[in-house]
Amino acid sequence: MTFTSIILRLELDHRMAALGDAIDVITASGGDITSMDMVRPGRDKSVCDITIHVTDTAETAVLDAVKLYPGLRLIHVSDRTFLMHLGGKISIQPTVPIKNRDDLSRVYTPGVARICTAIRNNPDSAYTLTIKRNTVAIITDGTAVLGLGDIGPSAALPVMEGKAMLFKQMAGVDAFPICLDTKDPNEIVDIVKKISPVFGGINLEDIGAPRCFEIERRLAEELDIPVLHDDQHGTSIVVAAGLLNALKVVGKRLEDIRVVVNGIGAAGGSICRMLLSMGVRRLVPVDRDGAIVHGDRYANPMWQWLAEQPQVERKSGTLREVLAGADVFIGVSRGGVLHADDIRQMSPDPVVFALANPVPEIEPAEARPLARVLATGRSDYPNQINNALVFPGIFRGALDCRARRINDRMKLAAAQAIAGVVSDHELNRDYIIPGVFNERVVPRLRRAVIEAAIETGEARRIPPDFRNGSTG
Ligand SMILES: NC(=O)C1=CN([C@@H]2O[C@H](COP(=O)(O)OP(=O)(O)OC[C@H]3O[C@@H](n4cnc5c(N)ncnc54)[C@H](O)[C@@H]3O)[C@@H](O)[C@H]2O)C=CC1
Ligand SMILES: CC(=O)C(=O)O
Ligand SMILES: [Mg+2]
Repeated sequence: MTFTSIILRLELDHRMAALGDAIDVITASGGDITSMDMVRPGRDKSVCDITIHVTDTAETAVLDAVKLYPGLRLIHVSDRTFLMHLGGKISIQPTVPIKNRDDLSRVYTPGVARICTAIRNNPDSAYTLTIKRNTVAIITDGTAVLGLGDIGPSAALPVMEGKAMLFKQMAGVDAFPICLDTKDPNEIVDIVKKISPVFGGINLEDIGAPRCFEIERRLAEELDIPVLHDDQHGTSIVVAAGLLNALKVVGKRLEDIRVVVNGIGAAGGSICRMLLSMGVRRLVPVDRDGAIVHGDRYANPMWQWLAEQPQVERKSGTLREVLAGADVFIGVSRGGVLHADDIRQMSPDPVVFALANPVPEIEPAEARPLARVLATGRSDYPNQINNALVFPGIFRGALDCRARRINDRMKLAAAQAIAGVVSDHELNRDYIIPGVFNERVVPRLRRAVIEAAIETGEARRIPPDFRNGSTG
């Protein structure tokens, strides 16, 4: 059951209905009134807005009751979530005002020509003289949007706008959504390369597997700015951070645990890679047709790579079968595929990360009594594992040191930095991962990413707070 907040715009015909009647009808049918505004008072008829808090199940009952009541006319219903998206959620603001002709001749012609010439003579100066230094392109083709699937580029735009807001609010990064009307990997690579002069980094988002692997690999090879597919690496970094802390809660070691990852798409493939690089020795990747088995052959390149890894078990079976005796379940598949009985078969103190959005693999209320540590992608439960914890800070760090790439060391450093935000005395089963608004996350992540970039030779610039041997 989820709550939503809606605004009913009602016309009251005073011959038949007063405001009190509207209030009675709404509350009697399950709506909790949180505010009222008279929009257009009148002698015979009035128009008012009534904001109500209501469960998704009661919403229809409230609307039906209002529609049936004599003297009430429902003009429209606004969902507050929809209202926040009206007109889009971001805009572009100039950094300096143009106050007079003199300013105009500097920001635009003729003065701007000198800046253009300077960049032509020294292409690197684009980093200091244009928006490139601080701007990231958020690229999607709309083929794997949240858990909604292939909903197309226009429908993907609200997610990308939301990411741009988070980039700016959390880390001061200017990010711009670019939703491409093509699914052809060659065309996507080509377009992104052609628009790359404007950007200091490329954040790929919600591009379906397995195409996302090739697109990311080629862009990372062919561009000299960092390219990160967030559903792969943002997710694997935040999952790794959560797992490091969850294992402290249950008192188990990475080398000893048996981990089942369900859903080997963009997120699941990268999580498996990250787990192996961290030292997990027993891994069972599972997709729709059951476990991916060591030694078997697969057309999907990620599955084939996994089947070649010695840590991947030789055991076939359904999710339910392979989950028996596992210490950790990580779901990045789809809602409702995990059941309470499956968790009962896991080892003592099971760790369950049910991360499918918007509906997790199991209802949190059902899993919580059974799992020692439960995490979901949702903000309405403790332990929200969401890649929103990663992308602002990792790009802040990569942009500030002008990293060529975001390599594996930088990713691992990012995971350790996020885990480290939760101190040992704060750590408990309901607090394994810091919240998205925790102000320590972005600075710690930035620092860790820059240090790792410098150590691994990816940094092309030493930020001022790292100069003279200073690490801050
Ligand atoms: N909480 C978070 O931060 C994040 C959550 N996610 C969620 O994870 C899910 C997957 O996302 P992506 O990897 O980007 O999508 P994807 O489409 O690349 O991969 C999904 C994979 O799940 C598999 N799958 C579907 N039904 C399954 C089932 N019943 N059992 C086992 N596997 C099944 C598909 O075959 C596919 O391989 C989505 O629900 C997404 O919202 C993804 C990224 C971040
Ligand atoms: C959070 C995210 O990136 C997803 O669900 O696709
Ligand atoms: Mg995504």
